Amino acid sequence: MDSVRSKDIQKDRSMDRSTSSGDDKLFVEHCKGVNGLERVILREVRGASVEVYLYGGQVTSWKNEYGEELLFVSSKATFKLPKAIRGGIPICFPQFGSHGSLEQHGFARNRMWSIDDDPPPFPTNTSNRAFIDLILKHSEEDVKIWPHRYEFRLRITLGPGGDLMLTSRIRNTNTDGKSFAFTFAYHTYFAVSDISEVRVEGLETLDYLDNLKGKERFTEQGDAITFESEVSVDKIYLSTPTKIAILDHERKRTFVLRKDGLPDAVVWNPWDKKAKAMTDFGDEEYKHMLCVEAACVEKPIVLKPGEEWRGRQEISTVPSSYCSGQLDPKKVFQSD
Ligand SMILES: O=P(O)(O)OC[C@H]1O[C@H](O)[C@H](O)[C@@H](O)[C@@H]1O
Repeated sequence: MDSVRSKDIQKDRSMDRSTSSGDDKLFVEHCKGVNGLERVILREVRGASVEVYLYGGQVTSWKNEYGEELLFVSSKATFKLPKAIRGGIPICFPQFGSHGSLEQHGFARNRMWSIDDDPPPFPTNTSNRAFIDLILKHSEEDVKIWPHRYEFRLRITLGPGGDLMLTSRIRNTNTDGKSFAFTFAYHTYFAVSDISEVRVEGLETLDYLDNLKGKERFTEQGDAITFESEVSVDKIYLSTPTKIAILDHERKRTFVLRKDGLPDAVVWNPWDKKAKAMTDFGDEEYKHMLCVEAACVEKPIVLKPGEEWRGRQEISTVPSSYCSGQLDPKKVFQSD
């Protein structure tokens, strides 16, 4: 190991130790949520907050310093096993969607995760105090449906500026010498004022698989993606840039999604018919949400025993009063 990396790790160790001090209770609170489910609340000094349920290892709330909710959670979400919580950021693992033989979106989103008290260190920004480490491991029950052993570590961090970072580290711990393959997504439900006022920038001209047309491959035409065609949208954009912007004109807010290790991006809005068919989703709620999901779907990730994969998503907001042409996600960051 080189000396820079070893210094990073030492720094991480001291930071990880500091999280158990009394002072850090201000940043990380353990409490009960809906239906008595275990919940962790991350808070930052300026007032931003994040809520995480151990059920699903799922973020269910992300609020800015003014207390405004930035993620959508359905008013009909059940918060009850075995159904995944409808909204926030469900984790799709070890399968995205129906791309495989497992249940839709795999099982990580409806398993009970644990707090990882002693995570292996990895380089992080030492000014981040509000974070939690979760872990999901294979259970004997799950081995029957997916015959592999793994450790899935998830660090959820609320940065001092209110940005939300999720880092997944998945390790193959098989002892039978077998590799495994998986697909993955951070299935983020963004809260928007009105879906017809929203544009997504960064995916134009890319190829996508259309889930509504038998996963056939098409190329996106025209400018930024908008949602006015009164039909559901369910597309997997391939080999996407690392930054995607979601502009909410009415609310004058732009979400910026940055990702690493996740080449694809899924865009989903059920629109009215599918909304009505979902029991845990209000009939009109499709107007106020948009899923843009950092994902790895087209080419599954393959891990040999002992190998680890990392996939990271960072979301932040900036006020938007931009007009077309200024919407390059890179520019949004520079002005931050
Ligand atoms: O209803 P769920 O299993 O949570 O899936 C909700 C949606 O997730 C993704 O965005 C998929 O691309 C869609 O095909 C699916 O309908």
